[in-house]
Amino acid sequence: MSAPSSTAPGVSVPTSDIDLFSDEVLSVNDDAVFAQLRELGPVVYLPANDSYAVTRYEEVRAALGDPATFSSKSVAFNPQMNEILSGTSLASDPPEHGKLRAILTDNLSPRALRGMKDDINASAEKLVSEMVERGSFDGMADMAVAFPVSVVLDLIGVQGGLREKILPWGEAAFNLLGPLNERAQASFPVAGELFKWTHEEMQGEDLAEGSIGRAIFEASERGEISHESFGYIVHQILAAGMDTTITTIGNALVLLGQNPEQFQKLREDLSLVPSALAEVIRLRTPAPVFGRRATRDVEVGGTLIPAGAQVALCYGSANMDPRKFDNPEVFDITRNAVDHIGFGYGIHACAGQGLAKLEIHGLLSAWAKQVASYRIGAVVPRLNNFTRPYESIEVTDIVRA
Ligand code: HEM
Repeated sequence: MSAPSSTAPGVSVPTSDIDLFSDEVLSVNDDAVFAQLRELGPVVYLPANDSYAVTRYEEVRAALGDPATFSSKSVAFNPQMNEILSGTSLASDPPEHGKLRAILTDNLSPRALRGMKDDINASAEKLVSEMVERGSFDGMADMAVAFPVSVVLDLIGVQGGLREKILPWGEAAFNLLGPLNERAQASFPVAGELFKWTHEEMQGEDLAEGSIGRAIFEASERGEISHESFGYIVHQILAAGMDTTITTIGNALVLLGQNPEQFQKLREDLSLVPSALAEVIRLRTPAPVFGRRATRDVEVGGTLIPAGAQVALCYGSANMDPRKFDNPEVFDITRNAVDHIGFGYGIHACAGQGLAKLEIHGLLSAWAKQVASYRIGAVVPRLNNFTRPYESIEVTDIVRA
């Protein structure tokens, strides 16, 4: 780690040689890296990423509340991807952002999703009961991936065929939000397939009657939204919604398995399910860093970020900031960390969090009802530029409730 340096007369900014997207950083699913950055200062310059990392809770949240200064046109850490994403709510600023987001939220609102709740809960119960019957399974392939893939395919109304594609597509979409390292370069062709499918190959008429995908297609047929928007919405559900949810389910299984006393608390009081999910997302933030560009010189926590600079908002670090959360490294499902920023905050706060919660609440409830205890064996990380998933999780010794 290097000594503090200076970017503007009289204003010093600490620097660090940490590369947020290196194998070394991505393979440690703990807070050590962010703790170092937080202690250096609320803003740390990272030459390896040519970015100003914002590390502490208050400062990250304040930046998210000021989209005029922190533009999302640089949400990714490479210009090509920012260009590709320019028609999405994720990578746009007001006033375009409001219009693009409204189309999405109409279709992902609690009202729009209400009809899916019973089916999602029934699928969760069924999947959990199959896993209990087996006695051991791979927590990633058999649960964390299998469950959201089937829910999202039903949501969009895709009938058969795509199951194997969805994981690599979602993974590639998140790799490409990072800088153009090898992981991102290798992901271009795979992400291109997803874009081709959503924008050229997917036929609205083929989507199941009554699905949200079909409803969005019909809105495009009536001219309420453009055909291009239809493609983008499905694209965002598949790209933004998969690896994040998959990562979170894996993290929930591991944290509850490694903290049996917390799992017992959950079993005794299922009303803790939402608080348990918030705690999992706080402690193991699934997508810990998002980009922004400073539109003007701005002082953050006493440090100048110059106009035009790439900014790295570290949600994963903010969620572990001891200035905000007492004993942040402790997994406590009763903490009710509703003000974590693992879903972001402000105008870009996750548009799919209603769906994510529906899925994961259903799964955690089913798991806590049907399982008395279980063990976590080997966990193998899967490296992604933007998400922190596992490749596999050994779940063993399941005792039926
Ligand atoms: C546990 C699961 C999830 C997590 C942790 C998560 C996290 C996030 C975060 C942190 C942001 C803010 C990005 C920013 O500040 O630039 C975001 C935005 C977004 N998410 Fe999620 N997400 C999850 C699931 C989903 C799902 C299931 C969907 C879709 C069905 C989805 C769709 C979106 C979209 C469209 C945006 C962009 C919103 C905007 O810019 O207005 N997400 N998500």
